[in-house]
Amino acid sequence: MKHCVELSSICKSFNKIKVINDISLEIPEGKIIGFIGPNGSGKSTLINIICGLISIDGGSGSCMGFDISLEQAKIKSSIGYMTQNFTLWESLTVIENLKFIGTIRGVSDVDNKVELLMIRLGLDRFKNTLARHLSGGWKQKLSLACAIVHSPKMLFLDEPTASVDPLSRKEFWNLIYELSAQGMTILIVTHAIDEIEKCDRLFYMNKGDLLFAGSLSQLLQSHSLTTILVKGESFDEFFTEMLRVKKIQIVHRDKWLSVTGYLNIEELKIKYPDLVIEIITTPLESVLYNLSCH
Ligand SMILES: Nc1ncnc2c1ncn2[C@@H]1O[C@H](COP(=O)(O)OP(=O)(O)OP(=O)(O)O)[C@@H](O)[C@H]1O
Repeated sequence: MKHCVELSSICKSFNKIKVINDISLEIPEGKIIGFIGPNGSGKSTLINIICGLISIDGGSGSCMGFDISLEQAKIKSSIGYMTQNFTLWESLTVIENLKFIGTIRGVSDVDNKVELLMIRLGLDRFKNTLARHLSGGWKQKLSLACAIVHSPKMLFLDEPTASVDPLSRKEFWNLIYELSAQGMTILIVTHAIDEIEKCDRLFYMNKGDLLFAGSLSQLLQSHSLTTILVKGESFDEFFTEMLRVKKIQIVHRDKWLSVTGYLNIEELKIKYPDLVIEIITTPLESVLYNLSCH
């Protein structure tokens, strides 16, 4: 499998505070990659490093085959970048925004390419509308169009759906799948559980460390957390005991209880023989919560 990003022992500090701590990783080509982790864990900083936007203090790396410390201009011309702020020229129309960015990006036959892109993303019906008059969802699509007008091989999306409605999010993800099917590598920063579940590969960061790299199923299996559903006669007694146990998550719903933690099921079965204890897949939220406690 070819890699479009390779990082080796990357370190970065701001004002003597370590923000990226000895991170090495490889990103396979053509996949949808999720960068996840709590606020302030270093996701955006690492992405900016990969894109050649900020310098590193130690380590080495490449993006699209170009050195992140020496060939920043080449990296910038071969990638697309979209942030949650949808950086658009508000007083230009949709078509003017696209042609402007396309021209800056050195796109040949820009008029034709912009027309095709607008049709592909459904933006053609708003081509003469000022960007500031677009709804949040359409601003997001225009921002995506601007990020891919030069047909990059890799696209970076930093929380692109944080401020749009569920339907726009769904449509946005259909476009992501379409771009991915055409061979584009997509790296997305997100906090949304449903979006994390859509990624082919995940990188979980916490306090500047890379704590996990792998698929969703590997992430779910990587923690020996257990989730059980419990119901039965001694339910109240069991519930009271669970409330006293530290580091477990409890969801109480009328006649049943869901408990996630490092549980000794055999012991519980002996202590509460009448309870029906069903082991279910640990929810992703629980695994992420557990990782963030490291
Ligand atoms: N230019 C900067 N100067 C000083 N500190 C910075 C700078 N950029 C980021 N930081 C600090 O680096 C740490 C990591 O920030 P970063 O934005 O990379 O995290 P993040 O995981 O992307 O967070 P979020 O999910 O909130 O966007 C934070 O403590 C942040 O305050």
